[in-house]
Amino acid sequence: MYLQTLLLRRLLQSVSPTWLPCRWLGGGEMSPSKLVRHWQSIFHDHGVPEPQESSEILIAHALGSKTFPSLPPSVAHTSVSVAQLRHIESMAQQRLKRVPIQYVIGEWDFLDITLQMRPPVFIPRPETEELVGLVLGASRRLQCSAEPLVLEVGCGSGAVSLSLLQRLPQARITAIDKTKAAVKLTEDNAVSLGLQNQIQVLLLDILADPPDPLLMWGPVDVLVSNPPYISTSDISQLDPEIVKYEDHAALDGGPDGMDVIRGILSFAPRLLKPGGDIFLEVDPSHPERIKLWIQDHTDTHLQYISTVQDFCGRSRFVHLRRD
Ligand SMILES: C[S@@+](CC[C@H](N)C(=O)[O-])C[C@H]1O[C@@H](n2cnc3c(N)ncnc32)[C@H](O)[C@@H]1O
Repeated sequence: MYLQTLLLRRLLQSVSPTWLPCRWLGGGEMSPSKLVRHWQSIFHDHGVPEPQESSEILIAHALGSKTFPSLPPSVAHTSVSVAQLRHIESMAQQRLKRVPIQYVIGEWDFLDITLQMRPPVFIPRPETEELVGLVLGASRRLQCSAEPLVLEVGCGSGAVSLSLLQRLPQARITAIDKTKAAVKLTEDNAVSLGLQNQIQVLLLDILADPPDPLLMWGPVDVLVSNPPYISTSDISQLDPEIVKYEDHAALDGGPDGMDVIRGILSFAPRLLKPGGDIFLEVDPSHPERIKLWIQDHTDTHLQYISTVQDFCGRSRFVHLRRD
């Protein structure tokens, strides 16, 4: 027994003795709920945001569940093994360095799909789930076409395109991104979800590359995008999780946040069928700017249909239509 305790102590010390629960170092038992409290308190003391949520998610993940309340009673009331404890310790160390929880556990749910997450590809945000709902509810073209074609500009992990495909099995989507990491992650997520035959993912910079590959399947019924829309001067004020670990190319929309939006609007008439819809997620200051841009560019034949609020009441989504 003495030797076992000594070996266990050595094993744990090789991980990082500072953070480990004292009772474990003495060979005592550690239940999942005690571990949650242990890491919650360390996260709290080190200024990690939402310490309880972080602690619960890490521990649930290490024990094979998505959430702490959904742990089966047989797991919730059993002591954590040494291997599990080491896994939790190593994930918690990353969280203490402010690595986003989604990168730490390597996956995240978006609507009803689970996506692999890999840094530095953008982590999908809850408001983007509303963008998907808007596209599904407001696009006449999606509702009426037998085989609708969709283009997503800036697919990141594939959250928008893949959740649309889940609900629209008859649709085909071209998803583009300017970073290789995003293109690869969207492809991997499409395969994991069995949706790879309905999507083509292209490495393409909408501001720099010729758009011809986007027309391989012909003009599209719907163009959707939540492009980078934060103004360059605001980037440094974002949380450390975002600034240190997420790709700035996914966030930085230039001096007024509109660089990629203007690029999309300029190309849209060539890419859309007549009557085709554009749905954008934008900064609340952008809807008025987009209205002005359209007034100044009548040759684009774009109509401003509506501004839609997000769940916080901010003007977050813009619906446009090509004449
Ligand atoms: C805010 S993220 C959205 C990602 C994904 N749609 C989501 O909701 O999780 C914006 C994405 O646009 C891509 N992007 C930025 N500039 C681009 C450009 N000029 N052409 C194509 N993609 C671009 C970024 O690499 C990033 O993946």
